Amino acid sequence: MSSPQPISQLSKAFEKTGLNSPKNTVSTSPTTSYFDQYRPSGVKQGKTLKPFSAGDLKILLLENVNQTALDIFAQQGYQVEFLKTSLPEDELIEKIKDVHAIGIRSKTRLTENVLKHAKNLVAIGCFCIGTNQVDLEYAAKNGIAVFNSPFSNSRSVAELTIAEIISLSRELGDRNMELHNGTWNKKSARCWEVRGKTLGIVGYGHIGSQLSVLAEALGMNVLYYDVLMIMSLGNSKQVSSLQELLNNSDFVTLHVPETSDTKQMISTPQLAEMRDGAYLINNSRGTVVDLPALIEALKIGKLAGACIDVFPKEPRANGPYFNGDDLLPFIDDLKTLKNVILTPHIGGSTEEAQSAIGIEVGTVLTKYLNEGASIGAVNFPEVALRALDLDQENVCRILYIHQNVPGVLKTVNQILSEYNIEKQFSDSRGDIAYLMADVSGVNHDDIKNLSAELEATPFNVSTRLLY
Ligand SMILES: NC(=O)C1=CN([C@@H]2O[C@H](COP(=O)(O)OP(=O)(O)OC[C@H]3O[C@@H](n4cnc5c(N)ncnc54)[C@H](O)[C@@H]3O)[C@@H](O)[C@H]2O)C=CC1
Ligand SMILES: O=C(O)CCC(=O)C(=O)O
Repeated sequence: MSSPQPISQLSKAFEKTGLNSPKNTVSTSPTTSYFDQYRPSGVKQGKTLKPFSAGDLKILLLENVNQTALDIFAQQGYQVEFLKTSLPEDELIEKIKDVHAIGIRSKTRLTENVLKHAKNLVAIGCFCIGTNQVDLEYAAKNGIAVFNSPFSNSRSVAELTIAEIISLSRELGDRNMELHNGTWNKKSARCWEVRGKTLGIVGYGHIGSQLSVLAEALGMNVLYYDVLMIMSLGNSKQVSSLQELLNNSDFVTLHVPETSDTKQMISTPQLAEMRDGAYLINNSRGTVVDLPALIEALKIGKLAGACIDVFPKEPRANGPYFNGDDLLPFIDDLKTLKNVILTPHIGGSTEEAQSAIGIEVGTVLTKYLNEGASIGAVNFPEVALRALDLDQENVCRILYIHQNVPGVLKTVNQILSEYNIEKQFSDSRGDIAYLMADVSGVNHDDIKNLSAELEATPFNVSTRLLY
């Protein structure tokens, strides 16, 4: 046998393959080149728009948002405050008062109580998939657009889930822990191959469907349950009820959003429907599983193991947690159980995912702040006009967020009728509508008047003029 390669050479090999270099990594769609194509060049070279000159814009970034987003905001000249953790409510209220945009991940709760203090806030960027941490309706009603990254970390979650399926099946967590603690325990009883076993996926969206393909490549049979009829990939089969999925799966994995319907969707009755000796994986949201019921099912041996990445409450920052900590409820019980793998909400935590999310959400926030384009907003009408050219003089862009009631366009177009409307587009979503219009032939006084007149309309939620 040849002698082992020195570590220094191994790390060089890693650099070459690009494994530790975010720039060279293979990313999920949309790719880095996609972003390079669409990213701030258009924004940067466009006309500088006010009343926010870029340097006046304040952005608060919490929860260690990726450097790629910081780079985008720095390129724009925005004032950025960056914190690695989320904030307790009172500190958040203080900080949110004068920022124009905030970037968060899954832990920062932007409730009505917090948002009502955010007098200058026009946009929220969730640097993740889930948006359940934001009061989306309150935000929309107050003219605050919310953006997320709908699929940049899906692959990372799917890959982690595959690792967990095999780990549960081989009791990998326990064997690892035993050896770390000085015990050699070579055993094969109740350890299985995953080939030929059935994986039940609850929620066949971006993550669930990606996982389906990976699981089939391992030789697993895949069933899935979703509230929507979704085209099956490969040989997977959609079942018509959650019960059917639970009755027929060796592994059940959850990939649904947090909604009132998914709250505690796996509790005692559902656990009872699972096969004896089956496994449960929750990488979705902590509220989806009734943890005391799961603990009971594991204790009595109904289930042979579980992986939990998400908890009903989670600590704000990395570091030690206390036994019986409120922020990790039921952790003391979970820790004592066999074949239970606990992870600190890392489903989407890879270099590739975080870098792609930073670029994606950083770009859409910049587009919205600088140009008013709301494409990708999750709570808000999606409207865009092409950027104003640098050589266009005396042009003003109107961003008018208003109540979705009859008569608004008549009133607005009466106000605009003295000017040449170069282009105009509007759309509505629920109670809120958003109109973008570029008008030409306006001077400084016209702009002031337009702003005052639009703000004075009874339908006005928020008016921004960019010029
Ligand atoms: N652990 C982690 O770090 C991460 C967790 N997540 C969580 O995973 C969730 C799913 O992510 P994606 O697949 O991207 O979302 P998605 O929106 O693409 O798919 C969710 C699917 O669940 C289905 N669904 C909704 N309610 C349902 C119900 N009551 N019963 C059955 N199906 C239902 C939807 O129709 C949809 O097909 C996110 O909402 C987020 O909460 C996402 C990324 C990372
Ligand atoms: O990485 C994070 O902070 C949150 C990941 C997540 O749960 C999501 O994207 O919804």
